[in-house]
Amino acid sequence: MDASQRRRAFSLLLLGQAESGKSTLQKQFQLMYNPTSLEEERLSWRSVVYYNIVRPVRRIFETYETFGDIDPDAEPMSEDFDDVQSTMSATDKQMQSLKLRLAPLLETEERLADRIAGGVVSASTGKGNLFVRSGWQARAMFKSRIQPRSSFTGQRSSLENVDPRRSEDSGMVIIGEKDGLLEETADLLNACQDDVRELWNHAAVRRLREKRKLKLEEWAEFFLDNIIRVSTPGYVPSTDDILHARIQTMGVAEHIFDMSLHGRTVTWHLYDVGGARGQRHTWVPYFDDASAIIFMAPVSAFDQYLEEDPRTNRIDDSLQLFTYICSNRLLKDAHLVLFLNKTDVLQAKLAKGVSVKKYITSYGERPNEFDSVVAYFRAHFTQVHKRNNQSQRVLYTHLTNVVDKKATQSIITNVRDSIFRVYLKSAALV
Ligand SMILES: Nc1nc2c(ncn2[C@@H]2O[C@H](COP(=O)(O)OP(=O)(O)OP(=O)(O)O)[C@@H](O)[C@H]2O)c(=O)[nH]1
Ligand SMILES: [Mg+2]
Repeated sequence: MDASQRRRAFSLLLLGQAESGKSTLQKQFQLMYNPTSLEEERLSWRSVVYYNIVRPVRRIFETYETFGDIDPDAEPMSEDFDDVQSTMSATDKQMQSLKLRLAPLLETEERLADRIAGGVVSASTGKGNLFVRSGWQARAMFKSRIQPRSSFTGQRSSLENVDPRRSEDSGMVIIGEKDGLLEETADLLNACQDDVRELWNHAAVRRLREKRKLKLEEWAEFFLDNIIRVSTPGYVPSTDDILHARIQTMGVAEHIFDMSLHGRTVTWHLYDVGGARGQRHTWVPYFDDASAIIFMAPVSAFDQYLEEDPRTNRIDDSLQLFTYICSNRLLKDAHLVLFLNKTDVLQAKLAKGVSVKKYITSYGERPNEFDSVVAYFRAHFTQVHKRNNQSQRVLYTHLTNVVDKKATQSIITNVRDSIFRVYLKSAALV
């Protein structure tokens, strides 16, 4: 599609920092408005799920190697430093043995990363996040037998500017034959699922998590908690697994959906952008034509810092980014929706006793409870909007958990209706 065509279409931008939930929300749109395309991709998500397990397993070992067992009652080490074995505690030995047993699984990490990202792996990130462009699903599948897609998913990478109907990557699906790497990983996972479980449930690892020396992301916890199901032979990712699977978006991915309402069909172009700081320059060319924006701010992130700048608190970054979006003149006429996302993760953190005040000192003596915390963050975002609202536009705010299918689909319907109410009046949509 050229620029003039894009101008006539309805375009929705999903904006927000990295890990805020944009691609997950895009999957929810896909589930609602183009479920066939998600079905076609289902198997390819196995590689991401496996990567989302192998990588955190490595992180657990790395964290243990840095901090050791933080049990205050841990047995003292021997004074005999000549004998390495005797300086190790019983827990050290268990961890060493687990690492040995899990070594073949850990060795798949790089190959999985390579498979998913097609060689584009961010070298700068400690967590080893994968950056992927749109169309990775087809690359992630076995290459030998391909047949044309029966339906057009309308997905493309706008950075690469390829026509999706002609793109070798996104225009094909792969059927039949087994994928060597994925089969090997599945076998390894099946063979050592007890070891993964032993590691994940180990008292020393639990202590590292409780003392927050080991902070795993929500998706890592989700897949490690579901290790038995995911390691079962013949495993096919569930929709819930796909919604939890994490890969970082690179550039801008366009998804096209037809939506019908009141007998009218409107084509939506949804743009899912990469949210890391190094990706944000790719957003601007899409501002001009944006009809609506969903800005996603993860309210659970009060105790987290940007991976690309460890001094910046994620809530502060979200507020700065929201200020930039609200005050941007190119976006002044766009319908504005705010998702205060990851409310489920916020609930869980507060239930564990993580203190907001410790990370956001201005929170003061307010109660460390969900309603109060959400109201506080919401007020800050509302204030940013009010201060930067020369065009008197309305801000629609939702509290969301975008991995929750039912709740999110109802919010999407609500957002769609509010957008339609405004935009069906304008001739631009016809
Ligand atoms: N529990 C929970 N997990 C969420 C929620 N929203 C997103 N996630 C998870 O958070 C991770 C990151 O979400 P993404 O959708 O990939 O984030 P993104 O904004 O696209 O990130 P970039 O592509 O890096 O800009 C995924 O594993 C999601 O499953 C939520 O509301 N609750
Ligand atoms: Mg993304």
